[in-house]
Amino acid sequence: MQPFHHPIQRTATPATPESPAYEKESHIGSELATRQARIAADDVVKEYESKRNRLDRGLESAAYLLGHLKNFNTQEWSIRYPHLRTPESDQHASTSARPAMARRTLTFADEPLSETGVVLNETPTARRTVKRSLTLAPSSADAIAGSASDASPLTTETASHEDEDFSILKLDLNMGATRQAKSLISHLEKQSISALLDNRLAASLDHVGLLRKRIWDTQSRVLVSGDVNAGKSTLINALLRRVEVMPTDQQPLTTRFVEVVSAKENNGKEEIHLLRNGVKYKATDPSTFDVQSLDKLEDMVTDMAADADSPPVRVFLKEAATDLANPSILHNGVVDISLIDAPGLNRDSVKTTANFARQEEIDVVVFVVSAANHFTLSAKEFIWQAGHEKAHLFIVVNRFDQIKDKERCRRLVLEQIRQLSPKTYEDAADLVHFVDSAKVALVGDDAGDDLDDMFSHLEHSLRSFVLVNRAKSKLGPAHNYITHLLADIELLASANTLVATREREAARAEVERVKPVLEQMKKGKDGLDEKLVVAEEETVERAASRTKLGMERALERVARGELAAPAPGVALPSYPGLLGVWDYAYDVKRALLASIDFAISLAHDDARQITVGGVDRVIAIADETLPSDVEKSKRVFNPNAMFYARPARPQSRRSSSIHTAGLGLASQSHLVEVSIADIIDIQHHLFIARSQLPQQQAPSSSNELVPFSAEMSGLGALAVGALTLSSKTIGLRHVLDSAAKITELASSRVARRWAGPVIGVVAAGAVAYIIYDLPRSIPRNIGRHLQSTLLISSGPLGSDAEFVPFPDAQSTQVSREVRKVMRMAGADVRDRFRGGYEAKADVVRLSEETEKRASRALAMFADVEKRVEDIREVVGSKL
Ligand SMILES: Nc1nc2c(ncn2[C@@H]2O[C@H](COP(=O)(O)OP(=O)(O)OP(=O)(O)O)[C@@H](O)[C@H]2O)c(=O)[nH]1
Repeated sequence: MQPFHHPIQRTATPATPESPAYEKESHIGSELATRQARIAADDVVKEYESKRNRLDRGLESAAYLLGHLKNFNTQEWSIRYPHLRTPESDQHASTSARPAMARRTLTFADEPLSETGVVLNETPTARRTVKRSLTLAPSSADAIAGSASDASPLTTETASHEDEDFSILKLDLNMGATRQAKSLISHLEKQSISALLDNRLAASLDHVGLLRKRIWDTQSRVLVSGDVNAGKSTLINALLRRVEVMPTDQQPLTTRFVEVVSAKENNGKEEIHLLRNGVKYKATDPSTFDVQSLDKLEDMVTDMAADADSPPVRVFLKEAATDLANPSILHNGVVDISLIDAPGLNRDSVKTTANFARQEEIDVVVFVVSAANHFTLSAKEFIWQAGHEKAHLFIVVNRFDQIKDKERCRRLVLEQIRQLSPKTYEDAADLVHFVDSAKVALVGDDAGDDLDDMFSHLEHSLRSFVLVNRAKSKLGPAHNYITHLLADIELLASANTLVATREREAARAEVERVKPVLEQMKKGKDGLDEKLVVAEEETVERAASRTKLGMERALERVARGELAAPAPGVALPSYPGLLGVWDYAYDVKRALLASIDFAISLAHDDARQITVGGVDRVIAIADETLPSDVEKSKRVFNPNAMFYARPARPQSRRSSSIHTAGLGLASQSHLVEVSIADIIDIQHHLFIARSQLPQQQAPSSSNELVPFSAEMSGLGALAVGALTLSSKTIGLRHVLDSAAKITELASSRVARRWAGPVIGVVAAGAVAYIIYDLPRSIPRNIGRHLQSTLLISSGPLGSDAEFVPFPDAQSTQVSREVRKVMRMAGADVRDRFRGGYEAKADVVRLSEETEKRASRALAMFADVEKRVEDIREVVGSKL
């Protein structure tokens, strides 16, 4: 970039002392040239203002954008921090092949092992700016969520090559770029990275504010340096149009830095501020300086005790009245210039002055050289040292009036400049001025329109140069910053757009996958309930009815004097004879009770089997209704745990109830006790007799009260067995028929005579038969008693509780137990169904939220990209 934009005078090749155009370009004695220079300077001012205003608008928009991003990052979406790397395979390939479309490997700081192949597009825009964006590389479009596979950047040394990615928003994550440090990144979570980014955005926001202030800062500092006695002070006086305000002399004079500032900055008061070493000067804080009156200026400037390292002096001076044609050098509407008179260069001061000149705040270095002496060694050294930062110098060749052979002098000086500062030489027409400062200085504010053309040209050039340099020193960094910031934001937006797209797609796929299942489950819910209820009812009903039937049959067998069920180790005892009849009855009773207990346990086994079937049915219902990914049941049905009798409380009266788990009848004393009726059941025989009589009169009535009528008629026969003289069952009717015949017989005299002995024989026969039949009748008696006890009274002894027949009690207990299991199995399925449903509903809800958030992020990042483009258009690609 040219340091000084001069639309009229710009030539393709720099003017040299030898060139014919030189006279014209150097503006010596040309009024036209002076006017042109003035116009050019005005253009520079306008251009400067326009650039500054555009930059300010750009910075303002960037600040809004940063604020927006920052809020979005903390409140809506954790912005991911991308790393771009040139794939290893492309590192050696020709980069110039397709510079606008470069393949990169994209990773994120919180997920460094997951790589995505992308293409970094650099698209030129209408305003000749370049828009950066990322798209998925075609070949890896579907390999977004990569794996920590072979080409991991953390596993190979060569792959650790970092590409250009961020400059302003760079997070200090991989300090030193060592692999160890890099591996630390992987430990950082998304949230931590996002928080780091938040800090970075906040810092950038602050910096943008600072830059905005800086570009509006009108203060500009011009250092006037040069050899001893070159005429620096005289030049400053001339620029201020003040006669001898800065002390001048033929002998070396200025011993310290003196900054000349417009008195307007000190409320119009002319005075001196003597700065203090080591204290930061603040014009508004009197404690940071000492005040001296202006008449002390000469003493201070020429103080022999001071040198270039002494604290500087600030002098507030009023400028001579200026007009529009020759605006004040200190105030020209755009910048406020302060002129710094430096001590003359010598071996001691050259280094300090060069350092001073290199300061960032020094916008322009005016180097004053005496036309008579040209560049001394100190001058050369100064230019060489200061030239590192200030490539362009403003050179004033003073005392030109004293030179006779002006051409030769000019030629020699320019030649020296060419060697010392080539950049300055390139713009010699604007940057090198041959003048007579003393003349202007001596005339002071009377100069007016008669001002020396050369000096006028110098002034305009200096003003323009200050502005151009300000553009570089103040606008340049701001422009540079915003350009890089926009590129960073663009990269962030672009990479996060990829992430958001990926998340949105994944969320959509998830919703599409889960929502139909959820709907299906919703529809199937009532059906499931119904099926479970039916399964439970049917299972319970089946188990209960089978138990009841089983128990009834068991009791029927017992009533026949048989074991209720073939219990292992339980058998009816063998008859020990008449003397042991009591013990026999006792043992029979115990055996029958034990067999009932066993029958109960068989019924329980049966109920277990039925329950297993029921539970299987519930499992089948679950399998057909619940989606396959619903959590499997953690419950395992253990049929053996059914009918588990909890240890009864010893004092509990219910413990003696035959309700109690249906077990232990054989150990219940009231049941085991043997009564005489168990041995000879006279009552039963009479009952049979009574029940048979009406049957004789009403043969159609049933014998419901006594089940198993065939057996009962047998029992009846036993009672009157003696009458029939036969052990064969003949039926009660026949017995009574026989009795009638006997009665008829007895009515006759013959019969009466025979009756006594016959009855005696019959009675003896009956007794003999009863005794003979005891081994068979005792089990039947006992069984019958047990049956009737259990059928009629199965309630707890001595309690007023309900009396439930034993089979019903057993069936109730079984149904209760089966229902418990079935309820549990059903509840388990319902729980799993509910859990699965809720989990699916959660997945759908979260996925929908993710989708919405990703959509919002996509809209946001699209907006960010658009705004970046807009800002870029405002500030331009170049300053
Ligand atoms: N004829 C003529 N004399 C000049 C010109 N510029 C400066 N002088 C004289 O040169 C002498 C030195 O000028 P100063 O302005 O004091 O020089 P300086 O560079 O400030 O000197 P130090 O502060 O000592 O470094 C003074 O007597 C000036 O009048 C000029 O352009 N033409």
